[in-house]
Order: sequence, then structure tokens, then C-alpha cells
Amino acid sequence: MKMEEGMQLIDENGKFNVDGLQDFVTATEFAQSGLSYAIVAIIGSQSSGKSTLMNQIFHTKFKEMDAYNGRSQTTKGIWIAKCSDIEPFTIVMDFEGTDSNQRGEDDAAFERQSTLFALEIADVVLINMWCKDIGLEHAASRPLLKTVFQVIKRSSKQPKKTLLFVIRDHTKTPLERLKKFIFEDIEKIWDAVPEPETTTLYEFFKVEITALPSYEFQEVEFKEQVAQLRQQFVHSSCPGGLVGDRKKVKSASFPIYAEDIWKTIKENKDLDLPSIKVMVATFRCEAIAEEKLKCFTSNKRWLAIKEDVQAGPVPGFGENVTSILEICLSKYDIEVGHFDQEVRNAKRQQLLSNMLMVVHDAYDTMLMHLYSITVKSFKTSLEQSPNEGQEYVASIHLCSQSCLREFDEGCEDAAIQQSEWNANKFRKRLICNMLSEMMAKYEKQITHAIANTVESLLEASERNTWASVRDVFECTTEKAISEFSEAAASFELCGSEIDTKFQHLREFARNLLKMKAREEAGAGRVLKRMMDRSKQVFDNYENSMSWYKWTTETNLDEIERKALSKSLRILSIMAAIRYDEMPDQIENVLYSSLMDRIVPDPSLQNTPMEAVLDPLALDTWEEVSQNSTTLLKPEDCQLLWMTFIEEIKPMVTDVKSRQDTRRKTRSYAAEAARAVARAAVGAAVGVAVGAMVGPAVGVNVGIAFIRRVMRM
Ligand SMILES: Nc1nc2c(ncn2[C@@H]2O[C@H](COP(=O)(O)OP(=O)(O)OP(=O)(O)O)[C@@H](O)[C@H]2O)c(=O)[nH]1
Repeated sequence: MKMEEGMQLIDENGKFNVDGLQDFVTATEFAQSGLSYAIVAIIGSQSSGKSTLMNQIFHTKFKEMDAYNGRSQTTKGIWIAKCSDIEPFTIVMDFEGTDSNQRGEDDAAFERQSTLFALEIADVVLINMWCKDIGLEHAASRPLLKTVFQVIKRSSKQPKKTLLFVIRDHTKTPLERLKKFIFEDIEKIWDAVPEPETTTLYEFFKVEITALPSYEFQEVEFKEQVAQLRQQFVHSSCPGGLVGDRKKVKSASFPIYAEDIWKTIKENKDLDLPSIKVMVATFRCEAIAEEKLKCFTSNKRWLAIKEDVQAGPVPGFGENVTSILEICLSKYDIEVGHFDQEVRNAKRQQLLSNMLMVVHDAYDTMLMHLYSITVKSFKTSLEQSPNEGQEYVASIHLCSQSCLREFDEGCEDAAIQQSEWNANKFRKRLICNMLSEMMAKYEKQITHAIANTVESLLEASERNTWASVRDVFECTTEKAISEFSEAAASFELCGSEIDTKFQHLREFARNLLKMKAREEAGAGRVLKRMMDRSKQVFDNYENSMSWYKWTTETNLDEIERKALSKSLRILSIMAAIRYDEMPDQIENVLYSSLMDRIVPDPSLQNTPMEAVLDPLALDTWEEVSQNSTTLLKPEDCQLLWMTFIEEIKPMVTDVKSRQDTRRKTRSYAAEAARAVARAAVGAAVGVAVGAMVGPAVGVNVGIAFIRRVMRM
């Protein structure tokens, strides 16, 4: 057996070659070396020149890839060979590439198991990496190290191993800089491994870093440096050599020891670490996705759309953005084609959602434009449509339909295929706005119909005032509601939404009524109305009666009582809003408490005044139903009434004095008439006597007669 060519220790299926190892040990006389031996393993990504390097350093003959046959996997499983010309006895182990494309996803566990095996069994582990990968987040060595560190950190402290980083295809970057970078990087990776945080990387590893020129392009230099590197393996187990602390395993026990470790690693369920393949895929896909995201955000077409949309809607927005996104995604797909499918799908999804996040504002702005344009156009149509009635309803129906259709078409044009976005939020807002515009129109209609009518009804303050107000209120509100409901048909509102709108219109009408009533119930207005009403009563009587009757027969106290009672009704009408037909006692309470105080009712004469006024001392009207709203509290009414009584006094006094004056005038007139009559009789008597006894006697007799009559 040619031991330089090596033998497969563990096959690609994880089967340990017990007999083969035994033969190897026998053939190489390994068992005789006791504790004086070194085991060197190499790990790293596939086709990174691992076998080539090992062969060059240790003069082994591991199979190398034929460069002319493309980059396919050469080493499968784990191989060992003896380095024949180095002291101490050195066993070299070549490992299958860690991020191999050939290995199926289910076999990913093999990668981490073999890596663990390398760390467990070898004294020196070479970590082979391309120089160009240094500093790259997704470089294969990073996830590999992460896995290694996770396992190491978890395990109990072992004799120190040497990690020898071999940088391949070293270019002009000074090695010192690369070393600094690698040290910082691996420390960072070490620190990022969660548990336990107290240990340092260097408690577990001695870290060495070396760099080699390209074997392919600088073969001579490569070989020179490899020769130097080889020197480090000569007497590597001596103090200070590459082999660190030695595990006290005698070479004779090596076959059992190795088999045992592999068995333990294979059976150990606790080593459930993510596969290196997955980790490599994660890092690489992430980096590619990041790069594609950058490409997207700096894409000229996208930047132009983003800018244009600020000013107004961009025609073909959706189609254009969709195509830019698609291009970025397909580029990503091409570049990640050979990575773990699950990972690349997940990262694709992430890339897409990142790109969509960038697009989202512009999409929203686009919809906002469509929304504003539609709102404006609906408003204009509303202003131009007839004011009310069926014509208005029909025209609103038509224009709301066409506005919504236009908006929907715009949204379809803006839709981005890769997203699940829709315009629902804006459509809802649009409908809400259109409905509000319509509502405003109906509110105006209600205001117009209710305000003036209610004002004049309250102004008149007749016994049936509130019934008439209710009629106007109901009629106006119901008409508006029914028209609104027809006009809103194109919005396909659900039952509860329609009810809310109806409720709103009712509330609006009710509040309007309340506001109007409050205006009319202002103390000044009520007082004036009461005064006018009283004056009207007095005037009516005065104007409608004959002068004689007014002067002689009219009982002004009665008329005064009538005037007061009519004014008191105004007070009672204005005391509360009667939204419903519930009867109340306000008028009675006011009547008995206020009227009878001014013109005392005989039945109440012995009742103390406080008792009579008692109901007005309350803060609310006890009998007023809950639906009603107090406009004037009992105490307000009382105060108003007192003021009214004071204010009306001059009017009553005036009327009374007018009646007196007229009475007096009337008695003087009667007296004068009587005197004239008497004079006429005296003259007649004088004429008669004069005729009989002479004129002189006649005149004297006539005068004497008049004087006597006048004295009578
Ligand atoms: N650029 C470059 N190529 C190299 C270098 N060393 C080896 N190669 C080439 O890389 C290819 C792979 O070499 P191998 O030694 O088989 O690589 P490997 O890592 O053992 O491959 P697997 O065992 O399949 O993972 C071969 O074509 C080598 O000629 C190097 O230093 N630089």
C-alpha cells in the first residue's frame, strides 16, 4: 500500500473505515511512534486547493482536481496519508470541501461532523481560504469558523490546538494588514458566539496566519513559500512547535480513539448546529441581496419615477416599478443559483421586502395623488349638480360611479406585481370623503330648512309651537335621509355604515334645532317677546272696543292678567326643548308660582309665599322628560318673570292712566252739554216771558232761570 496516496478514513456517507485504518497503521508502523507524532488536517471550501497544498507541503499524493475538467468535487469524505519525510511521524488529513455544491442538503450534517472531527483529532488545523474572501461577510471561512467556535466554546477545555490560516492567492496587500484584519475578524466571530462569554479565543487556540502566492500563476514563488511552511512541520511536536499541547493518546490506540471520536460525534444529538452549507449560503445570499438592493436604490429609472411622483401621478407607475424590481430579482436569482435553495428563497424574500420598503413611500404618494384628484373632481361635479331633489340624487349617483371607476383604474395602473399592496386604505378614505361632501350638502339643506322656520315658530310662541317644530324637524330630516340613501347607493355601504350616516344627519338636525332654540331662549329675546305680547294684548283690547266701553266698562286688571298669562306662556314654551310629545308641567308650575303671585288666587291667600315659589327653587324641571333639554331653568324663569313684571309696570300704569284721563274727559263733556241744554231752556223761557210782558222782563226772567238751573 502506498501510504502517500492515502486511504479513505471516512467515506462520504459517514462510514468509518475500521479495517482500512488498521491496515494503514500497520503498513506505516504508526503504532511504533508512541506519543511522538503529529496530526495535521486541512479544512476549507471546495476546490480551494486544499489537496494541492497538502501534497506540496507533505509530499503526499491526495487526488487533486484536474483544472481542465471544471470545478467539481474531488475529495469525498475524509482521507489520511502519511508524510514520509518529516519528523515526527506526521499524519495528514484531507477533508471534503465544506460548502460543496455536490452534497445534498440532507447531508449537510456531514460537514459539521467532519469539521468537528478535524478539530478533535488533529493537532494542527489548516484553514484554507482565498485571499479575495478576506473581509467579505459571506466568505466561506466565516461561517466555518462560527461553527468551529460554537462547538469549541461549548466543549470543556481541551489541550490547545493550532489554527493555521493559510491565505491563498495572496496579492499585494501586506501580510501584516491581512493578519490584523483576520485577528480582529476571528475575535469578533468568537465574541459573537453567545455562550459562555468569559472565555477567550486564545484559551483554546494558538492562531497562526500565513499567506501563499497563487500556485497557478506564481508556481515558483508558491513552491518556495510552501517549502518554508513545510519547515514549520519539522519537529512540530517540540516545545514551541506548531503542535501545541499533546493529548496523551498513544499511536497504537489511535485507530480506536479515532473511531470512538467519530462515533461520538455522529451520535451526539447536541451538536445540532446549522450546516456550514446553510451558513455559507446565508452569508453569500445576504451579500448578493444587499448588493442588488443597492443596485435598485441607485437605478436611474427608479430614481426618475421616484422624483416624478412627487410632482404628480406617473403614468405606468406600477408597470415600470414592477419591471425594475423584476430585473433586480432575476439578477439575484442568477447569482445565487447554486446556493442552498431554502436560504436563497428566504433571502430573495428579504431582498424583495427591502426593495418594496424603498418603493412604499412612492406608491403611497402615487395613490395619494389619485385620491386627491378624485376628491377634487367629485367636489366639482357636486357643485355643478342641481341643488336638491331627484335630479340631484341621480346626478350624484352617476358622478360618484364614474369617479370611483377612474380611481380604481388609476390604482390598477399603479399596482406593483411583486407586492400584495392594494388601494383599499385610500379607497375607503376616498369614499369617506365623498360621503362627507354629500353629507355637507345635505347638512346645508337641513340648515336652510330648519333654521328659519324654527326661528319664526319660536318667535310666534303659540300653544302648538313645539308640535310644529317637531313636524318641520321630522319632515326635513327624513327627506334628507331618504335622498342621501339613494344618492349613496353607488358606494355599496353596509347596513351599519348607512345607519351611522343617517344617525349623523339626525344628530346634526337635532343639534341645529338645539342651537337655534338656545339662541331664541336668550333672556333678552324672551323678555322682549313677553313685553311685545303684553302690549299686543292691551292694544288689541284698546283698539277693538268702543271708546265708551273701554272707558267705562273695561276691567283693566282682567286685561292685565290676560296679558301676563299670554307672556307667561312664552316663558313656558321657551323653558325647554320638546323633542317628543311627552307632556310636561312647566306651564302649570309657572302659572301657579308666578301668575298667582302677581294676581293672588284667593285659594292660595293663606299659603306662605315660599311654598308657592318652591318648584322654581329647583335646578331642573322635574317633569321634563329626559329627551328634552332645558333652555331656561326654573330659577331663570323666575328671574325673568320678576324683570318682566318690573318692566311692564310703566305700560300698565300708562294704560290705566289713559283710561282715567278718558273717564275724566268724558264727565267734563257731559257737564258742558248739560249747561248748554240749560242755557237753551232759559233762553226759551226768557223769549216766552218777553213775548208776554215785554222783552226787558223776558231777558231778566230768562237769565234768572238759567242761573237757577245752573245752580241745580
Ligand atoms: N488559483 C489557484 N488555484 C489553485 C491553487 N492551488 C490549487 N489550485 C487549483 O484549484 C483546483 C482545485 O484544487 P484541489 O487541490 O483539488 O482543491 P481541493 O480544495 O482539494 O478540492 P476538493 O477536495 O474537491 O474540495 C485545481 O485545479 C488546482 O490546480 C492556488 O494556489 N491558486
